[in-house]
Amino acid sequence: MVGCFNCLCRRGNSGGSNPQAFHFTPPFNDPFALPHLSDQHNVPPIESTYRTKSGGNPIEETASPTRVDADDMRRIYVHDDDRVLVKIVHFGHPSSVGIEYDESGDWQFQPLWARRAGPRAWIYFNPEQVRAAIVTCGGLCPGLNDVIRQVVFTLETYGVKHILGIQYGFKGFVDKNYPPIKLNRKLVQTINMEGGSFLGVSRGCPPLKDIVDRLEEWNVSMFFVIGGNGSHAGATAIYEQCDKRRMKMVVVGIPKTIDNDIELLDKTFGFDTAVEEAQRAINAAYTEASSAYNGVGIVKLMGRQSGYITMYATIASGQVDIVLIPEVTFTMNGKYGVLEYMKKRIEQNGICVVVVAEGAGQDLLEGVGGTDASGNPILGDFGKWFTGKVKDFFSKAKVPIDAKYIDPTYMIRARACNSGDHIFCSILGQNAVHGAFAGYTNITVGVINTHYCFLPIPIVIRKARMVDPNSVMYHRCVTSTGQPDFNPPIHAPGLVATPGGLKSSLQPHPPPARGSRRSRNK
Ligand SMILES: Nc1ncnc2c1ncn2[C@@H]1O[C@H](COP(=O)(O)OP(=O)(O)O)[C@@H](O)[C@H]1O
Ligand SMILES: O=P(O)(O)OC[C@H]1O[C@](O)(COP(=O)(O)O)[C@@H](O)[C@@H]1O
Ligand SMILES: [Mg+2]
Repeated sequence: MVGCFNCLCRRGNSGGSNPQAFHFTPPFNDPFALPHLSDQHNVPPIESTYRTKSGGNPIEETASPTRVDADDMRRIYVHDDDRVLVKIVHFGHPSSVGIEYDESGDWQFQPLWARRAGPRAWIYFNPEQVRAAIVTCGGLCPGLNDVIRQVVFTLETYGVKHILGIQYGFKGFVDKNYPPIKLNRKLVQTINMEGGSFLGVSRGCPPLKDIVDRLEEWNVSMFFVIGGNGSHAGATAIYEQCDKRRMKMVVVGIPKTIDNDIELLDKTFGFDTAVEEAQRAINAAYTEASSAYNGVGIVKLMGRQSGYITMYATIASGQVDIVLIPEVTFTMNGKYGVLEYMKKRIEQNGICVVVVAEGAGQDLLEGVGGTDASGNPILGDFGKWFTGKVKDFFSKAKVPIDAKYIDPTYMIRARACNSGDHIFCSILGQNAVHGAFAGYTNITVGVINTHYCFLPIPIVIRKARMVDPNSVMYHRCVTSTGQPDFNPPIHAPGLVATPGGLKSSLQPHPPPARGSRRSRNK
């Protein structure tokens, strides 16, 4: 046993041997509290088998025992009382940009702390007895293979021997033609070179009971779900069922969403890669349009309800005249409409590049409805509809244009990820396994303010994150395009008419106190 620098307490009620130790006292009703295997089961912690140093020769078949001293241990483990501050800006005034209000209208929050991710010195599973299962669900996203690979590597580092890959999402629990695959380091060694998912993905879900029956039958003790909002909702439902059956199993999610629409997280894996690839499509549209007589380039990007890829790729490219996202309404026709503005751009510059998110302008399309196998709304094809409207408008206006429409969506999604995302996925995959060995369940892993955290799944799937049209980032985006508001002006409450036009009645904050502290305190 190595020292007692890392005490056994999970709830911060013991001092250990270090008088300087920080003991986190959770607030009443802590929204970031995590369910733990020991809440239901009598599971004594054991010393971690996770080591970052190998004492053996990797070429030898059987590595010699690892030599680790207390000093090494101190440096590789995260104490269970470590926390990450969720909101790091202290706002000085309610008029500050980016301010958020809670349900009661309060803007000065109590600090919220999320649990820091990472390996613990004490674990709640004997690796020899662990049977892990991994599934990837929903649509593709660059980096899925990196995460699968890293989960397998890290499980093996702890000493796990039984790892199952469930094929084609949740369907793989019931489809006899696609039984689980036994995974190991050798099998997954090179999968990160490719896009897609080595295990396959799907939408739609077999009955929950069948999934839980299979997990029980296969004696799974750690279940890793790599997926978006839908998959995490599924993961939580599976956790609840397993909990009712008192199964000794932990459920850990790894958020996959190319749309970057998960609450609280700095970003999700694959998003940077998607933006990079989307920017290439925009630049191609620009090249085509700038070489054509009255060239119009239209690019459709992914984003069912969140316009993040569209917004970021637009800023990254810098060659966009108009950006349309689901979060911002606009009119097509009339003095303030998109088409009149496009005409002006063509007349002035001979070129117009438009980038649209697939979920934009859905209120303008007819005959849309229904849901896909996962329950997601089926959208009308806004990109094609928009291109048709543009061609009609210019033809009626007798202005010749050369319009090119680019839909790179599946090319973007199928890509292997860039180097930043390769690294990001590795860290997420590792932390998912650390969370499982630490005994946490119904959790997901993500990065908040650049630090990796374990979070309760329900908190991240409350609602999809969307672009805030009042945010600094969206303002940066429309500053880059130079586009106007495509809505007729309205006399909203809070706006007052002045000789100079509509002005907000909200008073800016008073000038800050300046001068020496002594003169300020007089
Ligand atoms: N509310 C839910 N409860 C249980 N399972 C769900 C729920 N929503 C979606 N799922 C399942 O999760 C899987 C992935 O969902 P989907 O929305 O397609 O992708 P994503 O996980 O990327 O959001 C599907 O198999 C779907 O049936
Ligand atoms: O054509 P598919 O497979 O339904 O995927 C399209 C959808 O995938 C997404 O990129 C991401 O959706 P998921 O996170 O649910 O996989 C959406 O923006 C897009 O609408
Ligand atoms: Mg979804």
